[in-house]
Amino acid sequence: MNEAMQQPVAAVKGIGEETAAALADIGIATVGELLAYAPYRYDDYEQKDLAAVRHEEKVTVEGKVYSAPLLTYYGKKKSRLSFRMLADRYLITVVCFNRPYLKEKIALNETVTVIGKWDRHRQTINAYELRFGPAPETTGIEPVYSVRSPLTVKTMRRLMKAAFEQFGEHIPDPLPPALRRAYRLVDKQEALRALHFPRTREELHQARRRLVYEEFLLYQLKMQALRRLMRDERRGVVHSFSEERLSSFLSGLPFALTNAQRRVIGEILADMRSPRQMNRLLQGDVGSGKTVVAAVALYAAALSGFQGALMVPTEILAEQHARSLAELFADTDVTIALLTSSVKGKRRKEVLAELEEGTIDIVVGTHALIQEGVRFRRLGLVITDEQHRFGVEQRRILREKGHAPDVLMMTATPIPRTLAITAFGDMDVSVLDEMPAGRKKVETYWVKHHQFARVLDFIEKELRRGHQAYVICPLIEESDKLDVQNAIDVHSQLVHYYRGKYEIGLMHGRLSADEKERVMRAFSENRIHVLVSTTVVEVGVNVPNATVMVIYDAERFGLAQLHQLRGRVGRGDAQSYCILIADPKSEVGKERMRIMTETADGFVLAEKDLELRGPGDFFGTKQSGLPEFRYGDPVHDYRILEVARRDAAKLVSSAAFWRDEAYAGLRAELEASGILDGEKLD
Ligand SMILES: Nc1ncnc2c1ncn2[C@@H]1O[C@H](COP(=O)(O)OP(=O)(O)OP(=O)(O)O)[C@@H](O)[C@H]1O
Repeated sequence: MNEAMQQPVAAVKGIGEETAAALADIGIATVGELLAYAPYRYDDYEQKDLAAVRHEEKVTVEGKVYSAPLLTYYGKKKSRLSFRMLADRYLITVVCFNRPYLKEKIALNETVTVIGKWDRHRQTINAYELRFGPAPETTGIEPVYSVRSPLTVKTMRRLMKAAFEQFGEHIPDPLPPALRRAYRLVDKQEALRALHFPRTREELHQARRRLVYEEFLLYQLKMQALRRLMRDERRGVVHSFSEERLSSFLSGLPFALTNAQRRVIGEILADMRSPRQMNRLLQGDVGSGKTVVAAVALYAAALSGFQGALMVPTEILAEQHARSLAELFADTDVTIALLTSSVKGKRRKEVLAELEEGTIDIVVGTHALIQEGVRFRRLGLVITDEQHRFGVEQRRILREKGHAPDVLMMTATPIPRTLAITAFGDMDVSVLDEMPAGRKKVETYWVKHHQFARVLDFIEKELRRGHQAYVICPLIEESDKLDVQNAIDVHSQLVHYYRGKYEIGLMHGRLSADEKERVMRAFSENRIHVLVSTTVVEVGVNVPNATVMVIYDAERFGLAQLHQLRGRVGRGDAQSYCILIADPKSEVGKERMRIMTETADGFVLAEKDLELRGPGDFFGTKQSGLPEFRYGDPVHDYRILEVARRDAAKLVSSAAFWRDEAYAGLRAELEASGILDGEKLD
């Protein structure tokens, strides 16, 4: 990064205080960050033959006005303007709603360009946009950025233009020319130009190829550098514990372990006994019983005289895990503490002091665990749950709080093994591929929105049996505020419906940590019968008495996410149900709902999810469970990831990389990431 790129966005002409603040809101503070901000899709204004356009597809059509426009009003302010247009050899109708002023401008025989939705049956375009004159020839492709108000996509396009004009020449290229040549990659300046102002699809493709490679290479360089540092640390922790006490703990569990749990526990304990540092990924489908596996490992660490840390992505989960560990360890002398950002004041001081003294054996927490001031006496084992929410850097910090502690990462996201190894570095993988006995398949139904009343009756039947239900609220893209409002609305609807009979709880991200904890506790103790929630309950929540999961607007979720949500029920012996409420318009949307009703296996769903992704979401594809990238998708761009990994390994172990000027750009990026922390690898 050079100085130009590090200037605050306000350095761009036309960006005032307000715009700068709005940009900061979406994580853009510097010129470099602005220029790196990728569109999540592109609108293609390329013209197509109407015969080839599908029903309801967006089109751009240029043609001549063939009939005088007809304007009709209905209601107070609503109007409909229509005219006939001759486009190539087709005579079609154009309709514009609520733009009466256009009437004066539309003249017979004039050339106009219409952008809108094609109604194939009526041979009509419902126009979003009407441009006078022929379609622009320069480019048919316009970037669409994800923005939050007061920013608009239009403003973003303007800002990009201004930023590029002013700073385009100063965009540094961290890739050495030799590498660029080897893969025929465009330079960085050209890549960003084409990212924001593409003239053709091919340009866009080349830009993307280049940006994805750079991104993956940097990621892999970080991983490989980190690995070398780890290898240099002489030895990992050797855990030695009493097998007898461990077995008596296992036999005291409230259930018999599955064979898969036994096998995986064996693998983990073997790693822990050995002087080699454990670096293991534990994959298990939702509800496969990962928590107890973590508990056994933590217990083994405690028996060996070490401390263990369990790090999870949300406070709700931290509290839940702390609670269930406390239950599991009730008959032992293991001490457990909770450390999240809502543990404050005196209590916090106590926990910190006890961690440092070593009187706490196991600590469960969120990001708060990796803050400064948290010190351990003998940290021997670190377990992270849903590790994708933690970056490489955060893992490094936690690791360094001990002396090369063993590391176990748990995830419920099914990731093909080879991909996991590549994406997370060379770690060992364990898989829990068996569900606890007695589990019944969650019956999944797909209903339409207008059937909601029946859904409410269905829920009531389950409530009468003493069971509980979740209702996940409509999801509004990019707007946390509206999500919360939706949850509040659905909540009051349900309160009204079940008045006097059942307790309805409400959970969303804007509640304070205390409130969340209170609601969650009430739900898990069955004092709340129906929990209305935004997707904050997505991961890990465990209330076995809940048997119904209702998901509003299910078509807006990815299959993997739906599977996660569905995994909140079916965690006990009772038959459970998942009800997807969705009116998907597209065939793919309908297919996705059907697949959910038919498939219970997370791995199968993950594969289907991939298959069903059209080329439409070009940049937007984010495969949950893998590290999040700005440009690349580790699944789609797997081959680039492989190449980048090989190149990174070669670079890190070559003297030239650490010395030559050609690599200064890459080294600077590596240093900026804080991975090396002043340490030199040579
Ligand atoms: N071998 C077993 N037999 C019966 N019940 C089990 C067994 N192992 C775990 N359970 C129970 O199954 C439920 C789910 O386990 P757990 O919460 O560990 O799942 P998980 O793998 O973490 O799932 P998720 O990813 O959905 O959080 C818990 O209520 C747990 O007590």
